[in-house]
Amino acid sequence: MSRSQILRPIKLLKRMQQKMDSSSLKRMKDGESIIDPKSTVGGGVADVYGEDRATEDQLVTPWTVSVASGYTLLRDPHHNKGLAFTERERDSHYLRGLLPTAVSTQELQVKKLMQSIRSYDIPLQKYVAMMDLQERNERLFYKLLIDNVEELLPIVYTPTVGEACQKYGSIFKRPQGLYISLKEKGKILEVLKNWPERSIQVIVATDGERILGLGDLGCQGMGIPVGKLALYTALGGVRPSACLPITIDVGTNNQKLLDDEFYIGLRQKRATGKEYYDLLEEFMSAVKQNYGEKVLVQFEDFANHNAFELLAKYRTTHLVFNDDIQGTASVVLAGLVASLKLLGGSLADHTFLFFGAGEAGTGIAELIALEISTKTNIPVEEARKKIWLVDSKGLIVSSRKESLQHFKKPWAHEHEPLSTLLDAVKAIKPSVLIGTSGVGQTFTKDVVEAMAAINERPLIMALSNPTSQAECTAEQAYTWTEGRAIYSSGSPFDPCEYNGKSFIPGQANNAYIFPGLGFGLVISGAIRVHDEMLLAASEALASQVMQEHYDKGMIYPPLANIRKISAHIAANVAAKAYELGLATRLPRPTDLVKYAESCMYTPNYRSYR
Ligand SMILES: NC(=O)C1=CN([C@@H]2O[C@H](COP(=O)(O)OP(=O)(O)OC[C@H]3O[C@@H](n4cnc5c(N)ncnc54)[C@H](OP(=O)(O)O)[C@@H]3O)[C@@H](O)[C@H]2O)C=CC1
Ligand SMILES: CC(=O)C(=O)O
Ligand SMILES: [Mg+2]
Repeated sequence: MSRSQILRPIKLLKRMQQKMDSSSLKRMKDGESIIDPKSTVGGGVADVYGEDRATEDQLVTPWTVSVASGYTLLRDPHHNKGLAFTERERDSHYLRGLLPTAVSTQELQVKKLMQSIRSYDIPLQKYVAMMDLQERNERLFYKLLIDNVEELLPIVYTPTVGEACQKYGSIFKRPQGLYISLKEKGKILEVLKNWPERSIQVIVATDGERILGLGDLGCQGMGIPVGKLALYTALGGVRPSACLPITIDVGTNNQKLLDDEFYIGLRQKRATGKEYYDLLEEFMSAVKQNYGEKVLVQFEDFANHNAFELLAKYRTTHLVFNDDIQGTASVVLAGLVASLKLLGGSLADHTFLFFGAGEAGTGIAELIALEISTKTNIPVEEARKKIWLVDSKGLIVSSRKESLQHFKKPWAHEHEPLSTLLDAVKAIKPSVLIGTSGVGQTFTKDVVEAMAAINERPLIMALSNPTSQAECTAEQAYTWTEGRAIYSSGSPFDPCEYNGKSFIPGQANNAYIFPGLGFGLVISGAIRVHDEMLLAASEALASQVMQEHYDKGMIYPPLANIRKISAHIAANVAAKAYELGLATRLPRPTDLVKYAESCMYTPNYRSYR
C-alpha cells in the first residue's frame, strides 16, 4: 500500500466522523483497519454496520467501517471470512459466484482446519499451514490458535518456529514484518511509514544473532518476532493490527547462510561497534517519532554482547524490555515461588545453580535476588550469595572476576575454581538447577542423580530451546530421580509415566509472561518498564497455580487458561504502573482485571450487516 493510499482512509475517517459517536470512532482508530474503497477491484464498496463484543457477554456500541468487497474482500485477511459469509453478506458485498454455495460457521471452519492440520505428520507442514491461514483469514487463524492453544503453540512457537527460522528462506512467501537493514540507514523513518498499519502498540524486534539455542540465523530470525506477536494477540489480547514484527538486518556471521545462494538477508558479516549502535539509535528514535512514546519495543534474541547494552541504553528513555533477560526471569521466578508449596521454605532457604550465565541465566538470577531482598529486607548483594552460575569455563568464582563480562561479575563468589557442572553440583549442593546454556543433553545422568542424592525433591529446569537444546528431557529427569524431580522445560514435553505414575512437566517459557506484561503496559499507557512490574507479573502468574495443579506436581498453570492468566498479569502490571506514576491512561479503571478482559481482542467474526 502506498503512502497516498494510507492517507485516503484518513480522509474517509473524517467523513465517517459525522456518522459515528465518539466511542465507536475511537474504537475504529484504535482497532479497525480501514480499506481504501477506491482500491477495490471486482466489486463495489459498502459501508458495513456491525456490532462487536468486547467480552463474550458485553455488547458494545455498534461500529461502522468501510471494507472492500467482492474479490478484494476475499483476498483481505483482516476481513475475509471465507465460507462463513452469510447469504446477506454475499449479496451486499458482491460475493455471489465467488464462493461455493455452502455457508459455514466459524466453528465448523475451525473443525475442518484442525482436521486438516492434524493430518500432517511433519510439524513444519503444520507451521506452513498456520502461516498460510494467517495470511488468508486472520480471525480464523487466531480463533484456531486460541481454541487449541496447547496443541498449536508448539507449532507457531517453540520448537517448530526454530526449524521454520532455519528454513525461513524457502518458506518465505510474503512479508510478515518489516526488514530494516544497513541499506536503510538514514531512511528508517520512511521504512516504518511503509508498514500499512498506523497505530502500532507492540513491536518485537530481533537482529537474529541468537535465535533460541540455534545461534546466528541472520535475517531468517524473522520467524521469532512473527511468532511472538502471534502470541501477543492469541495469549495476551493485543489487536493483530497493533503488532509489528521487525528484523534488523546487520548481516550474519553464519557462513552457511552467507554461502547459500538463496539466503534472503544482507550478505555480509555482522556490523559491529559504532555502525551497529548508530543503526539501532536511528531505529529507536524513528520508532518513537512515528508511534509516540507509548509504543512497546520488545528486544528478542539479540546476542548477549549487545542485549544488555541496548536494554541499559533504552530502558530510561523508551518503553522497552528484553524478553530473554526480563520476561524469562519473571516466568522462572513465578515457577520457583509456586514450587515452594511443594518444597517448603522460602526462596531465601534455597540454593540455586545455573548452567549458562548469559541473558537468561543472569537475568533470572538477578530477579530472584531482587525478590529475596524485597521479601526479607536483606541487601541484594547478600541475596546473590545463594545463587551460583556456571559458564563455558566452569563455575564463576571471584578469582575469574577480572576477565568476566560485566553481567557475570555480581555472581563471582569466593570459591575454588571448578570446571564441570557435576563438580559444581557436588560442591554447591543446590536445591534448584536451572539450564540456560543453549546446549542440549548437558544435564547428564550423573548430574541429575547428584541432584537427587542431595534433595528429596530436586527442582530441575531445562530452559534451553528448542527441544533439541533442552539440557535434559522430562522423561530423563523423572527416571533419573526415580520420580522425585519437579521438572519444567522451555519447550514442551508430553506427560510421562514412571513406575505407573503420571507426571505433567511444566513449560517454563516467557510466553506465559510477555503477552500479559505487554498488554498491561498497553492498557495503562505505561511509558517505562520497571523491575517491579516484572515482579508483579511473576506474582500474578504464581497466583494462578491452584491446589489441583500442585496435586499433579505442576508449578505452572495449564496454558489452556492463558487468556485468563494474561488478564491477571496485565492487571497486576497495570496496577504497578499506576502505583509508580508511569501510567498515562487516566482515570485508572477500578477493576483492572475486568478492564483487561474487556479490552482483549476476540477473534470471533463480526457480522457485516
Ligand atoms: N525458556 C525460556 O523462556 C527461555 C529460554 N532461553 C534459552 O536459553 C538459552 C540461552 O539463552 P541466552 O541466555 O540468551 O544465551 P547467552 O548466549 O546469553 O548465554 C548462554 C550461556 O551459556 C553458556 N554456555 C554455552 N555453552 C556452554 C557449555 N557447553 N557449558 C557451559 N556453559 C555454556 C555461555 O557461556 P559463556 O558465557 O562462557 O559463553 C553463556 O554463559 C537458549 O537456548 C534460549 O533458547 C532464553 C530465553 C527464554
Ligand atoms: C523463549 C525464548 O525467548 C528463547 O528461547 O529465546
Ligand atoms: Mg527469546
